[in-house]
Amino acid sequence: MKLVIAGVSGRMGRMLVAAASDDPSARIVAATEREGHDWIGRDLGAALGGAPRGIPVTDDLAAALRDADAVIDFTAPAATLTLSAAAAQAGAAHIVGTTGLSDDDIAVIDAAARRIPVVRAGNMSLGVNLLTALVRRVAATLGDDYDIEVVEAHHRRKVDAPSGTALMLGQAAADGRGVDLAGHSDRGRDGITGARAPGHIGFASVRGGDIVGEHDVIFAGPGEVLTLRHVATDRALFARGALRAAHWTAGRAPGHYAMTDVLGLT
Ligand SMILES: NC(=O)C1=CN([C@@H]2O[C@H](COP(=O)(O)OP(=O)(O)OC[C@H]3O[C@@H](n4cnc5c(N)ncnc54)[C@H](OP(=O)(O)O)[C@@H]3O)[C@@H](O)[C@H]2O)C=CC1
Ligand SMILES: O=C(O)C1=N[C@H](C(=O)O)C[C@H](O)C1
Repeated sequence: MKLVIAGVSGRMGRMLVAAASDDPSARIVAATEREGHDWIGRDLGAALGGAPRGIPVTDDLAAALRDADAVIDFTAPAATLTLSAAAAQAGAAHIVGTTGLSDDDIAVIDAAARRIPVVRAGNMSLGVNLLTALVRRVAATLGDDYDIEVVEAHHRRKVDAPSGTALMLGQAAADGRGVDLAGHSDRGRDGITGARAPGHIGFASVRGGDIVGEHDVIFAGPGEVLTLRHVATDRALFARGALRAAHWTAGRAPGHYAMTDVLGLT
C-alpha cells in the first residue's frame, strides 16, 4: 500500500512514519506539512535526523497524492478539510484521526466520502472502540438516576476539548439512552451552575504534562458509582490503528466509515 503521511513532523506524524516503516506491506511515497514549514522541500529521512529515504516532504497535495492509495491524516481541522478535497480528487482513501472537527467540517468530509473510502475516528485504538459498545450497553441498562460524566486527561499541548474520544464515548452513552447528545450535554461548568440537569451527559477535561490519553466514563447512581476506564500509554497504539484502517480501505467502496467498521465491531 502506497501511503502519504500528513502533518509528518507532528507527534502522530512521527509515530505514523515509524509504524509504516515497520510494515512490510506499506510504503510511504510522500509526506506533507503546511505551507512555509521548514521541512518542505527536504527528504523525510533527513528531516527526521536520519539517512535520506527518497521521500519528499511537500505542501503540494496533488503531487503527493498522485501515486498514493491512502493518506493518513492526524493534523488540524483546516488541514483535514483541504486534504479531504485533494484525496477525493486523487481517488486516494482518507484516514482521518484529526479531532476538533465541527459538524460543518464533517459535512465536507461526508461529501468526499461519496467518492472515496474515508475512515474517521476520534480514537483509532481497539480498546476505546470496544469501550464505546460497553458504554452504550451500560447507559441503556441504567436509568436516568445514574448521572453520566465523561472525564478525559491529555498532555499540555492538546488544543481541542473535550477530546474526540470523550465525544465518541458521550455519543455512545447518548445512543444507549436514546437521546440526542447535543441537547443533553453539560460542557465546562464554572461558578454557580445550579444543580445538575437530570439526564445530561457531563464532560470535563484535564490538561497536563505528557499524558497520552485517559478517559473515564462515570455512572454515578443511588449508593454506587460504576466507572469504565481506558488509558493509552503509548501513542504508537493510534498509529497502528490508522495503518490497519488504511489497509482495510483497499478495494473498499466509497463511504464514510468508522473504526468500529474496520475492527468488525459493528
Ligand atoms: N484519532 C486518534 O486516534 C488520535 C487523534 N489525534 C488527533 O490528531 C491530531 C494531531 O495530533 P498531534 O500529532 O498530537 O498534533 P501535532 O500538533 O503534534 O501535529 C499536527 C501536525 O499537523 C501539522 N499541520 C497543521 N496544518 C497542516 C497542514 N495544512 N498541512 C499539513 N500539516 C499540517 C502541524 O504542523 P504545525 O505544527 O507546523 O502547525 C503538525 O506537524 C489532533 O487533532 C489530535 O487530537 C491524536 C492522537 C490519536
Ligand atoms: O490529541 C491527542 O493526543 C489525542 N487525541 C485524540 C482525542 O482527541 O481523543 C485521541 C487520543 O486521546 C490522543
